[in-house]
Amino acid sequence: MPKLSDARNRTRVLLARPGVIKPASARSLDGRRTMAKRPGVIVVGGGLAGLACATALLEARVDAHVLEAGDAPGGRVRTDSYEGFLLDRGFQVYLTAYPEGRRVLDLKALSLQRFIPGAKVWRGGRLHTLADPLRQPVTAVSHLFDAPGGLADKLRVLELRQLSTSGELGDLWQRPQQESRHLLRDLGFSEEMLEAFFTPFFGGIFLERGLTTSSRMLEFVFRMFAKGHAAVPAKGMGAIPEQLSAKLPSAALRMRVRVEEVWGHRVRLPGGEMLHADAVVVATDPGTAASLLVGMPAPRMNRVTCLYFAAPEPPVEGPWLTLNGEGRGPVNNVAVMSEVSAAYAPPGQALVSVSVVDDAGSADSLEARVRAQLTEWFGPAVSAWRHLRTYAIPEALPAQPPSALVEPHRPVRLAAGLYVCGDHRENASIDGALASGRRAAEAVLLDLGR
Ligand SMILES: Cc1cc2nc3c(=O)[nH]c(=O)nc-3n(C[C@H](O)[C@H](O)[C@H](O)COP(=O)(O)OP(=O)(O)OC[C@H]3O[C@@H](n4cnc5c(N)ncnc54)[C@H](O)[C@@H]3O)c2cc1C
Repeated sequence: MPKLSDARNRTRVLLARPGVIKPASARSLDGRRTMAKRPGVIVVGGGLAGLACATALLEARVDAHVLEAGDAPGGRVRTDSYEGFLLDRGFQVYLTAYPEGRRVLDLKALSLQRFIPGAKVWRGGRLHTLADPLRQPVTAVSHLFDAPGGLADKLRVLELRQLSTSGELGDLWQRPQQESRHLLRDLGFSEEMLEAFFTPFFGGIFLERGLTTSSRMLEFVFRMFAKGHAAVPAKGMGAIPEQLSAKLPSAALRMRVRVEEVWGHRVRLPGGEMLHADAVVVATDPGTAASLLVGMPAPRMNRVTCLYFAAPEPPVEGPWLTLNGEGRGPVNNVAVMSEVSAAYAPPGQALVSVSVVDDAGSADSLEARVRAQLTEWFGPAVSAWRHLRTYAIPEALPAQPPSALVEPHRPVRLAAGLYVCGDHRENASIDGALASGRRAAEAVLLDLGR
């Protein structure tokens, strides 16, 4: 079997005229004739990027076939049904202002259930309410001097909102960038506001609590919160990939197929089966993309652990995000998912989702440490909570320090006939994954002369 680097060299030789796809031969890598099918375009990976790519190709009447290693599409966005509860594989939210989501998803059909704008913050032995002053003026004013950060910090939030919502979205990705913590300090936010709000809030989104993620990402996310809502589909985040995959004919989606090698227009499956295509789009997670494609960097990945508990009563009433504003203990944020959408829990029970980011403690004792911390917040009722499942996700999100976003929309066309998409090509979000898939489809269509 030739090495992949040899394969890439051969691929370049095959590409006689840049920009024009030469038909792949119907021979296998070892030169023998195979029963290879020619499915048009092969998309490796059925996460949001791969599904967005395949649906865009099909809309342009180009045959696309998705090969997915898992037992269902969705990749990092999936929901498990467990004892009548809906467990997203890690706490995630959809931001209704996502521009690509608005283009490709039927948001109405997802029946999005919103969180309240703002947050509850645990600090100094009690829960404070931090309301969005523009969306919830009454709550915001009534809690003005109660919430962490003084009046000056509240005014700076308005300044940050003004900064992140001004101008075109495309311009935002070209702005000077620095680590988010430096932008927040330059804007004059107090250390109290950083510790009590920004660290747990953006820590739960970027999945790192140092706020070292690019300020472009912070401005993008803040803009999305300012222009829309955080929400989940009524029946769980998995409804998003389900909606996209339902657009594909069933024969276009093959599950439990792990592609082992990509060789120009061909892919090798376990057992040596070869598939030939006019084009191949690698839409895997970033680490797998780096192993399949020569020269593709493997970004550092941020991790998160999500614990689910069944509670007889919701510890917080209403669709609030609750943040750890004290900077100690394993818990970063808590959400009572059944308060956001009733379908997340069976009648009479509440589903509590707890996210742990950057935890230095032992994984074995995590549940006990989480319970101890939440007992401080919510009292002895926590002892009656039943642990349902823990999802430890070591490769949840590509890290996005400023260096990663120097080029905000990274190339998706590697050569004529070979493309790549995924959140690592755009920004680490549902919207970034969807946009990268659409861009890859556009590049394929251009090369195919469509
Ligand atoms: C816990 C968590 C919380 C998050 N929170 C948010 C949030 O609140 N808001 C937000 O916008 N984003 C969030 N994200 C990020 C968002 O989910 C991802 O950016 C996005 O889903 C990535 O999609 P993708 O298609 O690029 O990659 P993936 O979802 O990783 O899809 C890649 C697919 O390729 C398949 N695959 C891998 N190798 C092979 C192979 N060899 N052959 C065939 N198939 C293969 C995988 O099985 C997978 O299905 C979160 C992510 C996680 C994990």
